[in-house]
Amino acid sequence: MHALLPTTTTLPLFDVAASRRIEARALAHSPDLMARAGLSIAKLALALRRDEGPVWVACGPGNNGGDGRVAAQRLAEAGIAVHLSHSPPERPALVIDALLGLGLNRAPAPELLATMAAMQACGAAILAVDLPSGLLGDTGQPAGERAVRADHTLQLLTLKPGLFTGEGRAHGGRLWFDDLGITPDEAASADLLGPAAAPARSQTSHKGSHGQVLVVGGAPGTQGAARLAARTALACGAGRVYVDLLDLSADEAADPGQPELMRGTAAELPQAVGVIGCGAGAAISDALPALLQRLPRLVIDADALNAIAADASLQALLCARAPASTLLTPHPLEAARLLGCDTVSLQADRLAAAQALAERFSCTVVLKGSGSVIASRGERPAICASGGPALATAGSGDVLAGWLGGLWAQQPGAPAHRIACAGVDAHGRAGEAGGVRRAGDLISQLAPSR
Ligand SMILES: NC(=O)C1=CN([C@@H]2O[C@H](COP(=O)(O)OP(=O)(O)OC[C@H]3O[C@@H](n4cnc5c(N)ncnc54)[C@H](O)[C@@H]3O)[C@@H](O)[C@H]2O)[C@@H](O)CC1
Repeated sequence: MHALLPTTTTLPLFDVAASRRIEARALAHSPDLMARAGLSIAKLALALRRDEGPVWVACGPGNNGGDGRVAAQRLAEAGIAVHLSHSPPERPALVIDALLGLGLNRAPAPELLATMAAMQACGAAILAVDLPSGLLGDTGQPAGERAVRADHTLQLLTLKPGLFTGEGRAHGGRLWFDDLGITPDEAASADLLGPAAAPARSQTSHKGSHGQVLVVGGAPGTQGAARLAARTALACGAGRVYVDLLDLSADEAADPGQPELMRGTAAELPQAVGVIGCGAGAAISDALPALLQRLPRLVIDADALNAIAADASLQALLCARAPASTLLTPHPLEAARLLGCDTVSLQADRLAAAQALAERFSCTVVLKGSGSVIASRGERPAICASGGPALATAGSGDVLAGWLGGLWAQQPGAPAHRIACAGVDAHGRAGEAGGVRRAGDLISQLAPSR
């Protein structure tokens, strides 16, 4: 058993159906899985309990509850006061939530909700067994009106995707893992991203070796967004970075504060990676047909996504692009517009929504938000384990788009999916901070991670 994040490698995630298959096969040769699970929970509980008070263990009707009962027995054998009940003891030192795990299949009834509320109100830290009760392991959404907000979750046997995206990240607390000595014997359902290697820079390279990025966007009043993207592509190591700011007069500098940036257009730079849409406003619509047809690799963000969502002919041009050549970076509202649904239903299953978008437009999709999801046709989806609320600030999406463009310029042969995984993870790690990380500071934080 070990703490999980941050992870230094990409880890396999298994959805509920896959976890059940793995468990069923493992039980054939290792019938003591529940004993192992209970012991692991007891060990973690011993380390986490805050004082000599009783450990409150609330067990449900299935094997999740079984794990809890074994843990209670182990704790009692170790001389710890244990309170096995659905109602709280006086001043518990820790709560073990073993009400519901993988088997959650409906909204919890009022009695269970009352126990969950009592856990939350009792003042002690909550250790959830496998999954916080009421939280769906595949999507990270509560099945009913509430799920337990745990301080710690010990995942057992497999890592479940729902703990890493959407509401799951707010419910799991600190994540721990025990594989119970079992190596999964089937392919993962999704990847939990670890860091990727930075693009190589040879001793003999020159600026022409590291590609070109063209940022198109920045309507009057929102030029900062495009400039943030361009500055980030430069910091990422792209050889040359150009900006095409909508409505900027011909004699103005690309970015007065960043002399390395140049003016350019798609017609002049047919091999550049296009980063299009940042701060673009509605004016991007007119430029989009040429951009979609002309540039071999595109990162499409913000207002360019909104324009495509509203125009079937732009959607047709998007679908006609070469495979693995286009990367969309929508936040949930933009993604909902593209899919023609509302954000609540989109957020209810972020993995499925990202995959649906990738299939519909034959693109790689980065569905941003807590636990960004990366999906592409024919690829295993990935979830970003890094990042946090410090990134919830203006400009951080522009920085991501610029970083993706910068990475892609330096790796022209890489498919969009690989670029997306590498870039999103780096962006998340750079954004792990208390408080807020301003977009400008995020760029300098990203640069050393190259
Ligand atoms: N079988 C084993 O040896 C192992 C089991 N493990 C544990 O077993 C869990 C899965 O066990 P189960 O498949 O029994 O599933 P659960 O224990 O999560 O729940 C299943 C039971 O809860 C009921 N239920 C589902 N939703 C409900 C709701 N909203 N309100 C009230 N009751 C509800 C179901 O009807 C069923 O009786 C894992 O999460 C994990 O904790 C793991 O430790 C691995 C080893």
